[in-house]
Amino acid sequence: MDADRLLEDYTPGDFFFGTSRRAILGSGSQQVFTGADVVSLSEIVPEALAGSPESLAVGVLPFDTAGVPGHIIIPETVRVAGPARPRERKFIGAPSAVRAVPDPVRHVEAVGRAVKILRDGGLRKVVLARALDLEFDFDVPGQAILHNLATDKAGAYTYAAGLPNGRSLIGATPELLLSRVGGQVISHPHAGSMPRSADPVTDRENADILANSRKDHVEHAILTEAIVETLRPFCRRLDVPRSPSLVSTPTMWHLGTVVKGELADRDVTALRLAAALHPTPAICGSPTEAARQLVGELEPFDRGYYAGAVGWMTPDGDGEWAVSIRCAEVAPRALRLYAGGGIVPASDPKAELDETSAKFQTLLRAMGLDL
Ligand SMILES: C=C(O[C@@H]1C=C(C(=O)O)C=C[C@H]1O)C(=O)O
Repeated sequence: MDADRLLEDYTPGDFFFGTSRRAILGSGSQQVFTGADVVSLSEIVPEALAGSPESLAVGVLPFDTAGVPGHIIIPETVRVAGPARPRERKFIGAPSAVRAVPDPVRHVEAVGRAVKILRDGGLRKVVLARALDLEFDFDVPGQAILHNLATDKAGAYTYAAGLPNGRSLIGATPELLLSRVGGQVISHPHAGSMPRSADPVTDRENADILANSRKDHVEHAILTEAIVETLRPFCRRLDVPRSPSLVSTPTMWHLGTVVKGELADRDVTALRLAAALHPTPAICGSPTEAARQLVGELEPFDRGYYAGAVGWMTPDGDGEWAVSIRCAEVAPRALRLYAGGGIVPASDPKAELDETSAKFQTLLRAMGLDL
């Protein structure tokens, strides 16, 4: 079976997770775990899974559990297939209204304030996001958006997850928070960005600018350092490349570092490790608490499950958890798209606005929209 069948069968509320290796579709729910304490969730879920060795736990962690809880379910049925292949893009239709939250001028101002705070010292990095609200006169075809993201390989991890509020989070992220297979763990943090270009010369130039940008390397180093610091106590060996590599999606260039580790204790599950790592400086900042507080002060919305984690886990603790970015929260007739960027003292507010516009393209492109 390939992913086509699973993508056809997806209905809102289901869980879908597709990579270059496989696609997973989880439907219905045998058990639901909702909780603000993500670490205890990561301890309860494996106990429940022990009773259903054939099943998986799937779900989402929010950016900040102060606003919304972690939401993990054991689906009634789980189907696994091969990876999605290129297919013709499905038609979505245009929105009747589009609104930026905050408006672009306010976002530039917020980034300017963050830059000032960072330059005054205390904080090393903060990630600021903005949203795009789209309204429709018809029911939004979440299935078609997911199909387009998966078959276009819009990101290494295409996902959809039902949320406690009845909506769905749908997206395609390039960023792996954590995978565990037996004793081997991998994290692939991303920080540092430039847009792709349809013109090959500009595209290459953008990649070269990113590869040589001191600001982006600083931003990236803060992230990798935090990932390594968190994983180190869990691992008996950690393999960390000395410098990041260029990675790409159809819409963005990034700096990425593949961190590989060997667990000291095989009882530590993928979800437990994801809970320990989240929120990383890729989507929050450094130091974590001060950055989280500044995000709350400067962003005029709750992130919900954007900039959280999405993934799955087997009863023996293996699994994959991706950073839930390049996504939209999908309601019956409305969508909220999110995009953010890391701010360091050397950041330029206007360039940060452009970066978020470029990051919206993952979803807009999947919807056939040119906004
Ligand atoms: C926060 C987002 O992306 C993150 C921020 C990045 C950056 O600031 O360079 C790069 C990749 C992601 O870790 C997003 O896409 O919304």
